[in-house]
Amino acid sequence: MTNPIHIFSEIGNLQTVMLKRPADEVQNFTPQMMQRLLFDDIPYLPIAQKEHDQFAQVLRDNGANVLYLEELVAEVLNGQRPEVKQQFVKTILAESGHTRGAITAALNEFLLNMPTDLMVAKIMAGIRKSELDVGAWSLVRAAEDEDYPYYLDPMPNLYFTRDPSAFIGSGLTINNMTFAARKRESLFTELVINYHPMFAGQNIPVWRDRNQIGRIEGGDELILNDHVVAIGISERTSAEAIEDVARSLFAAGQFDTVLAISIPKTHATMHLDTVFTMVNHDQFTVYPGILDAKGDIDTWIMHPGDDQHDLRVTHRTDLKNVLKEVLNVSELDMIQTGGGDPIIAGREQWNDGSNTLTIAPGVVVTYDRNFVSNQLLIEHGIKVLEVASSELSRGRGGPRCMSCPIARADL
Ligand SMILES: NC(=[NH2+])NCCC[C@H](N)C(=O)O
Repeated sequence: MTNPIHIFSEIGNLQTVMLKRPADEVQNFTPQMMQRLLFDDIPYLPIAQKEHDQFAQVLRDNGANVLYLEELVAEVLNGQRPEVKQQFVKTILAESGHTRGAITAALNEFLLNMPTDLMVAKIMAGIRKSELDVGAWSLVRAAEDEDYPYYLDPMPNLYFTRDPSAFIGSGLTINNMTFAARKRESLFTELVINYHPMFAGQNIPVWRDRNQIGRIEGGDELILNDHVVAIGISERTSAEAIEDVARSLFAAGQFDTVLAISIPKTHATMHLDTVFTMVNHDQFTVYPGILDAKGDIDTWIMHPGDDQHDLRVTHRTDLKNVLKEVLNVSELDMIQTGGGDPIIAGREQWNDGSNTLTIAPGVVVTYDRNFVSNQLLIEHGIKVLEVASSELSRGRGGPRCMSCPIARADL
């Protein structure tokens, strides 16, 4: 086997991509839990799955090999080494707040007695207190947070596979996520990279792992070409983490430019890819709300440094010119979400109108509901493949968020 990871652009033909089919985790919560779980509504699961299957089929029909996170995880845990499974369950329980005592022991036994694929689904879907027999003697169970229904919270955001890790060049970042609702998600990627036969033993570079302080999420990590990466400074990604990634990419001699772009720190604009994506060699989508009245936005260009400073950093605000320079193109087409109309732009950005997944230069997958932005893309010469989005969009993520590319063809 050779290293299967190859991501040197945002737009090269999509060859291998990892998805997660939405399952019980997207319906195992109440309105009271919604905000904490980073959802704005509760999807109707059968339709969400149908929409997701259609999304996967569009990717396959266009030449991509679609892998499912839940299957990769189950393949690892079904593998030769039982201690890997035991250790994984121990870690998941610990990161869910269960490190010792009767409840931890009962959870451990409950999970390890299940067939592996059901166990994986269960960990993702959450474990209700009512599912477990801990025995009447647990004071913790009787007295602590008695009314809260879960021992393990569901992980509804798992179908946004973009965020817990990001494949860059021939390696990846395994991300320290911002909110408790998503922190455990990157344990799955870590497991797959360390133990799945597709990746194990191949010295895959991890540019930054989940144990580092300073948060980062894949929705902020955009690979513009084989020497430029753009990373959002956002609600989810700290400047500190961006410096770390820049240092390790530069040290490995992969990529020589990292753009740090500062976007509003709000739920609607949580990641750079909710407001800015690359759709062709010289075309981007952009949500005008991120630019100030003069059309400016804080951007820092980072290059490898010299003997005194390991990074060379320049501050700019004219993003369009910066992109032209680093991408070495004379003209750049910035296509505005919603055509610039403030009502339509706001509405379509909220439903991920800027969150296009580019599967070949000038070919994108988008949500059908963003009909104004989609029409505009078509008018700008982009081929738009629409997928149904009534339920999937309730989790506040679009086609780019729902996909984690592992390999793309070179341009
Ligand atoms: N790459 C993205 N834009 N992902 C969107 C993730 C949405 C998810 N509900 C969250 O808040 O984390």
